[in-house]
Amino acid sequence: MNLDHLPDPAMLAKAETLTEALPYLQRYAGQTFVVKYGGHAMGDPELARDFAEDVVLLKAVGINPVVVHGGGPQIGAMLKKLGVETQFVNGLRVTDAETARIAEMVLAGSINKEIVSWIAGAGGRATGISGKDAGLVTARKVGRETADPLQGIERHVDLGFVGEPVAVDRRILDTLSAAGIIPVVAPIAMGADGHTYNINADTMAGAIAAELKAARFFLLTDVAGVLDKSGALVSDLDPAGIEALKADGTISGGMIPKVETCVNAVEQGVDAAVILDGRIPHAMLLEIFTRQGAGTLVHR
Ligand SMILES: Nc1ncnc2c1ncn2[C@@H]1O[C@H](COP(=O)(O)OP(=O)(O)O)[C@@H](O)[C@H]1O
Ligand SMILES: CC(=O)N[C@@H](CCC(=O)OP(=O)(O)O)C(=O)O
Repeated sequence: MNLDHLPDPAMLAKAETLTEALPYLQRYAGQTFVVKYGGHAMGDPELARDFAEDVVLLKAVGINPVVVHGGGPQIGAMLKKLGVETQFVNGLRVTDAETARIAEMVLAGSINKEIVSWIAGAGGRATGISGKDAGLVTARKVGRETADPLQGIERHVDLGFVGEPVAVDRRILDTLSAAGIIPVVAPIAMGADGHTYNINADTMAGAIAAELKAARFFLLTDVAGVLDKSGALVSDLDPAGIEALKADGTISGGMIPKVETCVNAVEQGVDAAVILDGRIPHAMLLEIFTRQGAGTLVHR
């Protein structure tokens, strides 16, 4: 037999990659994946393009992606420019009325439309909305107890217009997805009291993932996943393991709402939540369509 006409090994490897993806393509067609795209993960334009391509590819193979984005660093930069001081308590930004207005401007005005443009650039169709649109999310004011390190007591901190979702009306997401459109959601919502609330993007994404009973919930950030005290990746965690890492201070800052969100999501019916490194090109595709999992998987 003359084998001269065989494709070169690199081409064959590409074909193998596609066949490796086949069982995953079959398993996930028709399912909903919620993707939380963190503000730290969106800094690099090339990575942003990769991210948009991944989302468009998911849609093209019959998965319904719903993107929920953050923008903490970008809100911080705008506040600084405008000379407004800001502080965080347990990973949540204390939000007065002015900060809420600026957060809405940056999240729903600027970042949301930028992500829609990236998706359009990758050949997809997206609609950018916030939790306010079509009553997607109703928020209520968050009350936080926090430990006072000086006195060793719990005290109540008023975070201002920081909200948490109390109700999710999924109809707008279903309508958009059914029409072939990828919903892109900014973490701003209205309360029953008529106020605008700033919601941690992880929390917002988790509530939406739970309501949609998403097959997968990805949180793209700027670290490899949950790291232990020595800086090594913890690839697998259940709620008890997370409590232990929170209690001994291994998990802190912005990672707190992230892991709490994962626990809530899996306890409310999401199959699996994965904290992924958004600095890796096509991190999501590798996680979904290849045998090599990455990041930290949170399960029941
Ligand atoms: N145990 C931990 N493992 C990984 N990251 C941690 C841990 N504890 C705290 N962090 C911090 O959490 C950050 C991720 O949260 P955050 O900054 O809110 O990201 P994003 O903007 O993507 O939501 C990491 O960059 C890191 O500084
Ligand atoms: C209440 C609260 O903290 N809201 C966040 C919303 C944006 C966000 O969560 O962005 P990342 O996902 O990039 O961190 C904030 O104001 O920064």
